[in-house]
Amino acid sequence: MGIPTKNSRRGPSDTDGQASSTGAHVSIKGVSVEYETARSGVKAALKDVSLEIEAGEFVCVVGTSGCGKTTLLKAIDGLVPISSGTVELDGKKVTKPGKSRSVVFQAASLLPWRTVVGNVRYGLEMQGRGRGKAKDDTARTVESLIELVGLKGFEHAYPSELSGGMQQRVNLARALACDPQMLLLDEPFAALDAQTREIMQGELVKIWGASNKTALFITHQIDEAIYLADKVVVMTARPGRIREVIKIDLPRPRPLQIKRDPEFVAYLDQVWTMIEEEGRLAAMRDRGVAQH
Ligand SMILES: Nc1ncnc2c1ncn2[C@@H]1O[C@H](COP(=O)(O)OP(=O)(O)OP(=O)(O)O)[C@@H](O)[C@H]1O
Repeated sequence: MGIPTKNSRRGPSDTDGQASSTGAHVSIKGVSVEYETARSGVKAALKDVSLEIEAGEFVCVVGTSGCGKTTLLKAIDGLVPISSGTVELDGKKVTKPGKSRSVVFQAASLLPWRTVVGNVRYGLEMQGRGRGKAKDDTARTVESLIELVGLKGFEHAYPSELSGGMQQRVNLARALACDPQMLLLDEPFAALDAQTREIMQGELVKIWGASNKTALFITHQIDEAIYLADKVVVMTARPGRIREVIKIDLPRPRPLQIKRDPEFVAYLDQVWTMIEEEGRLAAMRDRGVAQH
């Protein structure tokens, strides 16, 4: 699928002109991951997963609990050893975590003794930036990211003074500060209340649209997946395989009210039906009734 340019599909960006890495093309071919524990021996978490993610694309991954969504994210980040297959970013094989990817987890994991600015700067400092000649550039980057995530005015607040949604905004800004080609987001809004979550979904799409990054977003919330994604990947129950990749043909920008449109509801039904079926198959398999 060709990725439309920022202006053709995502709407205007308030950060046009800001230099940033473009999104990476991700090629996942026949990836399997196994875990070994003393209690249960070797267990397959992912089996023969193949998926192409275009540069700048927003992909959401859904599936029953324990089907291997986080494992897939970790495989793309190079955080888990792959037993077979390959993950490539722009043709380069991933073997370990690297600067081209930033991960945002459910818990904001901010440093409590650092302000918003200090937390956003942290990733840059870890890369040895923010000192010497680069200091001014870093300060500008941090300032514009804080503005991008809607936290202007809170630069000197500490995490304990921020709401959960605001903390996740800082987390996002921190992930973006390293200017990765890809954002890996593992249920980043799961701990937020329903209303804040909806607001953050809208904000994330704007931030993504302005940043050119490729995004992989894991969620249990089907409406969230459809609202955010260019395509939704539905996984089978464990061991996770790709059951279906559904292209979400809804225009952007997407107002939150789009969730009430018949087309949106039809996507919801389609994905729900698959997940329910996977849940049933997994339950039957666990009872030894079916092989899956
Ligand atoms: N470090 C580990 N050691 C052993 N088994 C693991 C490990 N991490 C995950 N697993 C197992 O691998 C399978 C996939 O786990 P994973 O966390 O990827 O699933 P998930 O789809 O993200 O789950 P959830 O939706 O509940 O967050 C599960 O059966 C889990 O118990």
